[in-house]
Amino acid sequence: MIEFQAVTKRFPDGTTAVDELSLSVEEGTITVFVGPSGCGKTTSLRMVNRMVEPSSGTILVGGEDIRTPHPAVLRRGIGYVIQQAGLFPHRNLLDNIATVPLLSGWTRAKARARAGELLELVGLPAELGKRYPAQLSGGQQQRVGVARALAADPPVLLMDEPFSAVDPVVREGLQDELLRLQDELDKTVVFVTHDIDEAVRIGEKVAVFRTGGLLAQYGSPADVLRDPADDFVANFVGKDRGYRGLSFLDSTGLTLSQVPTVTIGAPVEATGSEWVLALNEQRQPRGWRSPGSAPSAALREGDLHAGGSLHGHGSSLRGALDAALSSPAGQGVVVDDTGAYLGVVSAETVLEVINRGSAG
Ligand SMILES: Nc1ncnc2c1ncn2[C@@H]1O[C@H](COP(=O)(O)OP(=O)(O)OP(=O)(O)O)[C@@H](O)[C@H]1O
Repeated sequence: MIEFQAVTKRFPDGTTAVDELSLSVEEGTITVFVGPSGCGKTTSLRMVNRMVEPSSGTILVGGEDIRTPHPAVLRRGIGYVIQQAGLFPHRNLLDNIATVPLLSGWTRAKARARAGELLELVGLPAELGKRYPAQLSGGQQQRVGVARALAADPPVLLMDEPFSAVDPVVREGLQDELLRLQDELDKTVVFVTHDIDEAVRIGEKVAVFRTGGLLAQYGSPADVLRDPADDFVANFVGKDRGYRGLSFLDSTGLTLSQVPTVTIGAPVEATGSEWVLALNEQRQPRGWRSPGSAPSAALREGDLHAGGSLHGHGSSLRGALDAALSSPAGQGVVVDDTGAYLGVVSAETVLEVINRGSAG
């Protein structure tokens, strides 16, 4: 879908920002360009919509050389999202989102109606449409930035560090939202970040760049974590890459064990030497009773030890290991889609599955 053929960018001051980049971005995937600062990710991205002209080499989008159409026409087929959203401060959100449709000749009414739909698509209430960018949080502005880029329904979306300026929790929410949107929209997305965690979380393919604008490795996140091409990539992905690689192994093969359970609000006896898991009426875990707890006429949440993370059955082994390691009882609690208790796993059980090489 997007093809870089031996693309080089040399700036007039002699800096080689991108050096002979050859790479194919597959249609309908999220491909992440990742690497340390100054390694040419942004320059590579901006060459796709001709905000930067290559010094040599060819870029094809949908099989067509990007030099063929007029740059303005090319850019209408390519949504572009940047850090801090880059919204026009004096236009309300609907008008911000409607910018490209209006340029493409849509009527104002049609463009605004589309803008309203897009606000909802990115998870914002349509009533916000009359607000101005400064009246939104950073995370909300980023969502509007995505809506604006999607307005003319371009097949390609370029995203340059779109979530870097928001705090980690909001950032994770935005990443989830992008994955959800992508499920629905199937765009060809190129996403630039310097954060390897973000790259492996959202990328179906990851291109790791090294200083000097060289491509160090191009593959699936699992490949890059498990089998780094060289020391540079191994260092860049970090020492805990083995642990992070667990994100790509599913846990359906884990054998669950059972622990004694009690229900919040019900009378409970003293606990013996075991940890006892407390559930609510919907059988959702609420915490643990420690060994040697006194009897009570009605178990209250305040009497419990907070639980560790919960592991959704069948999701990644990383989540299973995290649940086990963060549990006060040393047993990770596994839940179904409704959050109801299914069983527990110990860290040893997870490690056995890892040692067998697969969970399947
Ligand atoms: N207009 C320019 N003139 C000269 N050099 C430039 C220009 N734009 C970028 N560069 C240089 O090209 C190299 C690559 O820059 P680029 O912005 O593509 O890197 P990056 O990987 O996106 O980095 P960052 O994550 O810091 O944005 C850097 O050395 C940068 O200083």
